Amino acid sequence: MTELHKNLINGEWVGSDGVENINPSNIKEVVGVYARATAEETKQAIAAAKAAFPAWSRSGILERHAILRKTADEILARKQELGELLSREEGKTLPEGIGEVTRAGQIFDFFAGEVLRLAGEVLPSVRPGVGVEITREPIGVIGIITPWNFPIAIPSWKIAPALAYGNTVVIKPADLVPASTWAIVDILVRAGLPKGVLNLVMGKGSVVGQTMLDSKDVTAISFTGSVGTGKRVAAASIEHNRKFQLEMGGKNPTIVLDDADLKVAVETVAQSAFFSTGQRCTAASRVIVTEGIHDAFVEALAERTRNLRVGDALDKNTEIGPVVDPSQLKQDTDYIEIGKGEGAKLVAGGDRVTSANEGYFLQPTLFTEATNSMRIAREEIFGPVAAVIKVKDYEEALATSNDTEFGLSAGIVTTSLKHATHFKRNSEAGMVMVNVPTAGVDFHVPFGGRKGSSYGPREQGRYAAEFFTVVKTAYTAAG
Ligand SMILES: NC(=O)C1=CN([C@@H]2O[C@H](COP(=O)(O)OP(=O)(O)OC[C@H]3O[C@@H](n4cnc5c(N)ncnc54)[C@H](OP(=O)(O)O)[C@@H]3O)[C@@H](O)[C@H]2O)C=CC1
Ligand SMILES: O=C(O)CCC(=O)C(=O)O
Repeated sequence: MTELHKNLINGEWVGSDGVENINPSNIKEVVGVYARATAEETKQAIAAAKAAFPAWSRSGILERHAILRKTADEILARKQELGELLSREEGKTLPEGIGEVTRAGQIFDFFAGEVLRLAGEVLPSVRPGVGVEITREPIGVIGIITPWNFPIAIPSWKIAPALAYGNTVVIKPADLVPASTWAIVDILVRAGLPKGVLNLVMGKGSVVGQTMLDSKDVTAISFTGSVGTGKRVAAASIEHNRKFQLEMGGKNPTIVLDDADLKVAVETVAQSAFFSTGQRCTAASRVIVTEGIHDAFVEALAERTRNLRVGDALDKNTEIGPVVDPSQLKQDTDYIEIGKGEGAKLVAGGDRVTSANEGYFLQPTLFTEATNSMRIAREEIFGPVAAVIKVKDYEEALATSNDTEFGLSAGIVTTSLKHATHFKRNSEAGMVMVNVPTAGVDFHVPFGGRKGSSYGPREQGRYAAEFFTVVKTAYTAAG
């Protein structure tokens, strides 16, 4: 009998039955069995977080620092084991899985440090004899709703600042990938977190997530996922006058200019488009190439794409793991058909890869002769599918890159300082990359987009304080 991994509500592990978490590389393998919370249990979790807030918000900074520090240490010490777990539940290759776990450990370490760096401001008032203090206070109960594509990094970069700044938390991980979040919650509890401060409610968005959206006791929601669900979070949050933060889709461009180093261009685009099976909101799915380098670049990229080794996430030869589940696989293959139907030319991939274990494998797929008005260039696919768009010069490349409703990440490959500088200034994306992939960001600097990609303050680094705290201005007369 496989052990049931339970929900954590008010310091107790609860739940009597659960669902199997299936390995997308090998659908015969059950990664574990995880409880699904009911709406009633979700309400209990919210009530527990509310009750725990007064004491936790006033807890000493050394207590918070020590818990986050201990959590970081255990995550980093167990990175191989947790990386394997992550790769088995989500399908990332093992180096990608271990890399993501390492990032989670570094995030907890960073926010353990931030607890000790909490600061305010003291200003003179315009009224003589009056002083003004500006402080940051915790907000209350933070509802955290996370997607399946970064099962440990995204929960970590929301939980760590929420707790560091003195908030209590109710987290609902994606139903497809509960194992990694369960593991970090278990570590945090054993690191000494008081009961009720962090509550884990695994289960379906339509039940658990919706109950969080409908609760007046959830003071703020931090969400990453699709545009559609993001809009529901926004509407419900406005209804409850609650603070919210959304990280949603992308249709990220990478520009390749005539003066680019061809090898750097091919590797940067291959990594941006196909690594992590293209399942990153920061993945580049539009490759905008100026005409002088176009043919040589397309030939080299098509060859690199065909040679990428697709396979079991734990196989050391694998470069591209499986798609996460059948529904995402259908979305990817539907878009490949749409691309063909729109008249783009398929130059690499396009087919499923069969395996004895019936994993959800798909060849990395490259289209050329695409235009920016095609659906494959406008809509987020979220799989290993990229389209090359040929343009005349840098000016057309910049205009094409900005011609999208999204604005998360954007890249350029060039040896021209002039064009790199101009692009950094004029790209309409929240994150701009020069000669580095659009995906794979640092843990200590702000993360987020513009236009339809994001809403609210940035995540990560010191900028996380903007969302997870509220500013108070206090006036005191000297007397
Ligand atoms: N920007 C990004 O990082 C991501 C973007 N996406 C995009 O979204 C597409 C669909 O992915 P999907 O995982 O279904 O994205 P969703 O937006 O549906 O899922 C994100 C999270 O929201 C939850 N959720 C779903 N419905 C509700 C609701 N009514 N109230 C509250 N929470 C809810 C989900 O729960 P549950 O797990 O039960 O569905 C999950 O935890 C992808 O193909 C991709 O295009 C997806 C993941 C990440
Ligand atoms: O590219 C990264 O490192 C982060 C991507 C991400 O957060 C996402 O895809 O949701």
